[in-house]
Amino acid sequence: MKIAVVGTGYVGLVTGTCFAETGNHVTCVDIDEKKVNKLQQGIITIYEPGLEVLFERNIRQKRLEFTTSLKEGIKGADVIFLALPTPPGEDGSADLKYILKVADDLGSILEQYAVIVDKSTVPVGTAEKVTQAISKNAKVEFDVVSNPEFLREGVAVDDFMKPDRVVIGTESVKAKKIMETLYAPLVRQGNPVIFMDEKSAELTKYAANSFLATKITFMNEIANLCERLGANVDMVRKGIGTDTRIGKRFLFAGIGYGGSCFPKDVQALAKSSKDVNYDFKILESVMAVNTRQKTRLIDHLKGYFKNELEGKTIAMWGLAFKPYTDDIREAPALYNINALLELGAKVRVYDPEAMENVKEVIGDKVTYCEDEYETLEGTDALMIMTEWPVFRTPEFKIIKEKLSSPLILDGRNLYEPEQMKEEGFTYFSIGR
Ligand SMILES: NC(=O)c1ccc[n+]([C@@H]2O[C@H](COP(=O)([O-])OP(=O)(O)OC[C@H]3O[C@@H](n4cnc5c(N)ncnc54)[C@H](O)[C@@H]3O)[C@@H](O)[C@H]2O)c1
Ligand SMILES: O=c1ccn([C@@H]2O[C@H](COP(=O)(O)OP(=O)(O)O[C@H]3O[C@H](CO)[C@@H](O)[C@H](O)[C@H]3O)[C@@H](O)[C@H]2O)c(=O)[nH]1
Repeated sequence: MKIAVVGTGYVGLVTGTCFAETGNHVTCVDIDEKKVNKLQQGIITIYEPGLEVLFERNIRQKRLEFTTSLKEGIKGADVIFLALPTPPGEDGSADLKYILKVADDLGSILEQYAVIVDKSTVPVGTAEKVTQAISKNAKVEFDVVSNPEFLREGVAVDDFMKPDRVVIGTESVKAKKIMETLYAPLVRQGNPVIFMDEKSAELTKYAANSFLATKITFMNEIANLCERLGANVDMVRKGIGTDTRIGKRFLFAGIGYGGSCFPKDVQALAKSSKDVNYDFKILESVMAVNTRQKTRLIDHLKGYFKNELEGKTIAMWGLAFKPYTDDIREAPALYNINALLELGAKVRVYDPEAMENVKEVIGDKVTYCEDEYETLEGTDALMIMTEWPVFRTPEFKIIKEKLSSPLILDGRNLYEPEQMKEEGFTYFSIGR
């Protein structure tokens, strides 16, 4: 099949590369010339484990191409994916300007029937809006399908190639057949494709993300309660996670959820609810709790230093919103850096993949270090923000030698409190 993917970011590049891997001819389109230039030279633009090998193979085998021209990119395409940004607008709703702009443009350049697929996370009713925008100038038939993406960064290739499920919203028999054929190589591995109407598909994506964000937030509340009651959230997690109705995953307490999806999608669903006069109370609480949770460790830090953080230097391990990605969108680390700088502290940071992205956002406000141990030079405390495996079994002796006070604040519960006590640290984690 011939496929076009419009928007070549995290989702677009993974979608394009994976569909090339299953034998399709894919052209990825992006307006970012620098990005497209790099991709055309075979330089991958995101860090995503396992993607590069597929990316290189499919370019070599001429199934994967890149262009800045929408017209050229969609020429002859059977399916056109829209993997464009849907960032929060000022009122929290998903901003559809990128999607609707491309939809407008598509109308006048479509030369043959194509299935236009909303891959982006978009509010209920968007398929209808996209259809209207294309219809204004379209001279050929087309169908608009909602096919939300559920991949997680860091394991995106696996999630894409072996999805728990594929959700496709369409009432067109023709589009359904084409989508079935396209996803067949993934379905053959035993994964269900669930067909439904467009609106239900659009809402499914927001429901999934909001439910998972709620699950994490619930555990963060339990963790906060554990601290007050003297219980251990790790034990509570094991105790409830073994109930198959609850499930073991997404029960890890920490410093709040971040990333490019949960924060914006919970906010957007809350806004959609308001728009139809529905007061979605849980979502409002989830957002409030998560905001508080992100900087919870700062309270312990302030307590330890009796509110005197002016002139203190803090080492920070991890910047990405989660391990195995260089993505720092809504990363709790950034909120903690800002809080520390506001309190007059200095910050020395290390992350295996995300430092370049942080430099672009906050420049030289913090000191960037070569590795985790270099961050500790001349510091008063260590804060852990991301659970990169490299931070899991460090040389505690070195940490203790380098810190002026043996203080570790662990936002990801990497170490055992008992062991930390034996090693002579004052150790704050979440819910233990
Ligand atoms: N990142 C994820 O893990 C993930 C997972 C599932 C769903 N989503 C959803 O997928 C959508 C895309 O997310 P992302 O993380 O890939 O975004 P991204 O910002 O990484 O990529 C979007 C790309 O679109 C390009 N673009 C903008 N306007 C364009 C235009 N007119 N023509 C061509 N290209 C254009 C940008 O230059 C950028 O490269 C969002 O709706 C997001 O919520 C993201
Ligand atoms: O038990 C857990 C699990 C996750 N998190 C945090 O939750 C956030 C999101 O993590 P994760 O879901 O793994 O990453 P994303 O790549 O943001 O993926 C989510 O958002 C994507 C974009 O919509 C969806 O496609 C995915 O299905 C959905 O999991 C991160 O800050 C994690 O640290 C926790 O605090 N505790």
